[in-house]
Amino acid sequence: MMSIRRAMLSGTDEEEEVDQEEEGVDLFGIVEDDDVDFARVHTMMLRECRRLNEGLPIYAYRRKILNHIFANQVMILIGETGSGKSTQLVQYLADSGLAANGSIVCTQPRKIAAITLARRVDEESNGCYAENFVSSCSTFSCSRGFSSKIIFGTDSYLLHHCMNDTGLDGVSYIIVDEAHERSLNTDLLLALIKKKLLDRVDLRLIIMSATADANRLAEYFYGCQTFHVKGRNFPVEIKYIPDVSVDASFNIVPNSLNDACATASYVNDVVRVVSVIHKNEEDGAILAFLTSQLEVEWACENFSDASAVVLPMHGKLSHVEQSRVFNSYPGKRKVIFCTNMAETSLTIKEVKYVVDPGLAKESRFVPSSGLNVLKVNWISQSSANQRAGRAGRTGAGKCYRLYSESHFRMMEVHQEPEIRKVHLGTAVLRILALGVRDAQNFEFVDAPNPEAINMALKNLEQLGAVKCKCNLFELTDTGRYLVKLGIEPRLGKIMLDCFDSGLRKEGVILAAVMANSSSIFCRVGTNEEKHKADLQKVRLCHQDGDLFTLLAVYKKWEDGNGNRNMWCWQNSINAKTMRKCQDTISELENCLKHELNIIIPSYWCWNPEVPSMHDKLLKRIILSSLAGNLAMFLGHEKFGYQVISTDQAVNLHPSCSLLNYGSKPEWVVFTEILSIPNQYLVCVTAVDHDALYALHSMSFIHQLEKHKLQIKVISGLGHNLLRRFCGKYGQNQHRIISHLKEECRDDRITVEINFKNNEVVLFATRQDIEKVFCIVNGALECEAKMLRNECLERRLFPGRPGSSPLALFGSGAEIKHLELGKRYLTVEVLHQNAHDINDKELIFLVGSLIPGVANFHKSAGNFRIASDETKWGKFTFLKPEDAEDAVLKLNGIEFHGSSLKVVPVCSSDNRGLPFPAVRARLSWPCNPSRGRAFGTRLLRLREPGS
Ligand SMILES: Nc1ncnc2c1ncn2[C@@H]1O[C@H](COP(=O)(O)OP(=O)(O)OP(=O)(O)O)[C@@H](O)[C@H]1O
Repeated sequence: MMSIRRAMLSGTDEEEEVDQEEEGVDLFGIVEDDDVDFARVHTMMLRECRRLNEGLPIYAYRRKILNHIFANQVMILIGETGSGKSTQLVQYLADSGLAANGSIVCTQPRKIAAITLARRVDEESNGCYAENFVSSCSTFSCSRGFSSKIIFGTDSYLLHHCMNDTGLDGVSYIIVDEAHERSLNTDLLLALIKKKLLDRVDLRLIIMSATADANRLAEYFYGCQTFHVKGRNFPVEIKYIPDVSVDASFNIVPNSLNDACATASYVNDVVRVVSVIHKNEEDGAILAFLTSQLEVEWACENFSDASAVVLPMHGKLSHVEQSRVFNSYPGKRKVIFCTNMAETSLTIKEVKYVVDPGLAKESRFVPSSGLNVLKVNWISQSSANQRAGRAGRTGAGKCYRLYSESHFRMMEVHQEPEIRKVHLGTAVLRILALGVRDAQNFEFVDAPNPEAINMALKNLEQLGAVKCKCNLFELTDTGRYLVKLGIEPRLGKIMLDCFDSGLRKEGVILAAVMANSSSIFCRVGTNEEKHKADLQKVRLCHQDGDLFTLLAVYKKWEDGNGNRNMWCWQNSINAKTMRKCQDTISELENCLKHELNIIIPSYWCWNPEVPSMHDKLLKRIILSSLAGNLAMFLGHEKFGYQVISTDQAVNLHPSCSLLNYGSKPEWVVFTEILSIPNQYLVCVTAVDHDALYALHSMSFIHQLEKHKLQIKVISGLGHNLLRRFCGKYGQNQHRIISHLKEECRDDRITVEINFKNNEVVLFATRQDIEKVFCIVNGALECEAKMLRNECLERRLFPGRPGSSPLALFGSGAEIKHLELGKRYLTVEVLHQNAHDINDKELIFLVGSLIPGVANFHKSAGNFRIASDETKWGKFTFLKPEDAEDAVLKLNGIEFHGSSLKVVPVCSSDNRGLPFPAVRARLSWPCNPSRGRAFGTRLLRLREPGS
């Protein structure tokens, strides 16, 4: 038997290494007196030959790795992408017999990776092990034991298992792969295993990655050793193209895509680069990274070439659809547009070219707001290297980075742990379920912000999932159910509440559409196509908001007896997302059946077409699940809604169903705040008042309503008065608004002028509205008075100044004063800071000293002409005596730090009257005993004397 082992070892790179010192662990745990299965030994030898041929870098380190893990409980294994960590190590452990007493569980961040790795290992070791030796497990099936020797599962799978079987019975090796992603599940798992290692000295942990922060992890595991596997199989050439649009080699593709995808130019750039690679580079598949499902679908639709097969790859596809990227398409180049779900673990055989725009969309929890915000962000160097690592797995490859090398160097080295980015509700629930009552002090690899943990606990308390006793938290029954469901607490709570109200089917569907809400409606393509999609959506919108709309859409899709895809196409609905919802629903149904013994019926209770008490019930349920995301309409479109938890004012997203009904419910709940970069409430549902009162006390609601803006309308105002109130370019209006804001210390106060309805609309809180009304009304009355008194000074005939009488016309062209002499009616006011002084104060000053002000006119101010700098403007008076008085009284008066200068102005206006004829009444003194004589004549205005 030893000879077989020697034969298998001979010819490997390790031949020389088989010395006394190194030998340690047996590479092949074949016991000499076993009944030897020679067929199996033969396949093992063949596999060994293949290993030798392939020469994966990890092969040369096999014995050292095994010896190391035999002697140490924890090991960190860092090796280049494609060096063989995921596929080989499990086999080495199984071959050596080190894991004889239990299973080897290798966790992956995603299901597709777990499934493909299990398949690959099964293929490689075909015939070497017993049947069912290698398997993969998915996320939701958590209560089964470990029936295979090598198990690939998601980290969430193992976490669920840990919760049911805290002793991790039946497991002897745990490999946490792709640890650089530092997903929440990975971190929780690591924390849990760390505790387990103390109780189970036989348990071994290997943490693997190509790009993880090994120091951080080593520090967490009591300074454990890091093992480096050097070298890679095939080189990957990195090309930096910081500006695709100016790079000559990429300008050969017409930039016709720009209009269609104006919002995200990088999508356009990625498609262009893919086109150029396809045209110029030799055979090999192309893997191009984008940030969302919609972008991937847009790219797939916009890249067309008969010699290529274009495939999408994103998390919303079913497993079968995702698997298409692994198929071969002879004679055609495979072009895959993917999200960052294809960034790690995957080996897609033919991929030779990778296109990386350096961006990824991520949901980030903002502790100050308590909300998750979706944003496109720069990736880390670690992610960029993982992306590059998808090329060069079965041959040399190239990675096109659509950013500069210096930019790459400026990127964060490692990914930020998910625990620092997302809402912690799920994490906290899981920690509590693990029996840790003091969640704030849980030993995370990177402890999250304590404020965020408190926020999560508060949220869970609001959902009724946890209760606090002496500062320690524990799960309620709802909480325990939520843990079993393993989905976001809010979604789980919606389901549970729906079940309690007899709306079982509606609950599951609501949770599924809520989880996929962002991509159910398609709104892509040209502006015309987007407009068409908007019109189609109107017919589907429900008056109570987006979640009702989504529920109704799913019902219509499910009811549709004909072609569902055609229905989706006709209604701009994303057929793939609908199928994904269906998958989620069957997964949830499965889980409910196994975990909570709940069977979901096939019939609906709710009908979107027939209003019923179910609408009210659903609204109440949605409110109780999203109670932390409550918002109140502020009373004005401009300010939208006030988010109660943060006080920030945010508008409804333009896609919101409520907008199609022109309704702005006083209270709403939303699922998320989208930041693009303006902030919008997304997936909004109306809230009923009685449901709100059931959740919050009356006094709390009233307190909040004090912040709401009230509306008061001042109507029946003339057009001219409104124009004066508004002022040139709205200057007067702006001035009064800033005055009101200052006076009431509320930045939201506003005043709108509605010329169509002849009204002024005031917006202020209940507390301030009367004050605002008084100030605005006062200003209007002042303007009205000025308007009534307003006079226009004109010469009766065109001609030289002084050669024609000067008339002061009042309203209705009534002549208020006819100046036949040479006296003046207008004065000019000059001041050192003419354009900074308070106009209203000056007008008030002049009005108080000289009663007969007929008009004033503020000069537009031409600051480039020095002489204009001091000119404030002109005042015209009803009588020449008043004008003279103004010169006498105002000249030299101290005003705003400088003295006023007032000079008479002889009207030089030579334009004459703005109308062609005037009716004049002439009266003159006659014989006193015979009274007066009157005559009326229509005068045509001509040159004097004519
Ligand atoms: N499905 C597959 N088809 C063909 N070759 C594969 C497949 N899976 C793995 N390989 C080969 O095995 C090599 C090692 O893959 P493995 O996944 O073990 O590497 P890894 O070090 O874990 O990489 P990563 O860090 O990127 O996950 C690949 O480079 C590739 O040559």
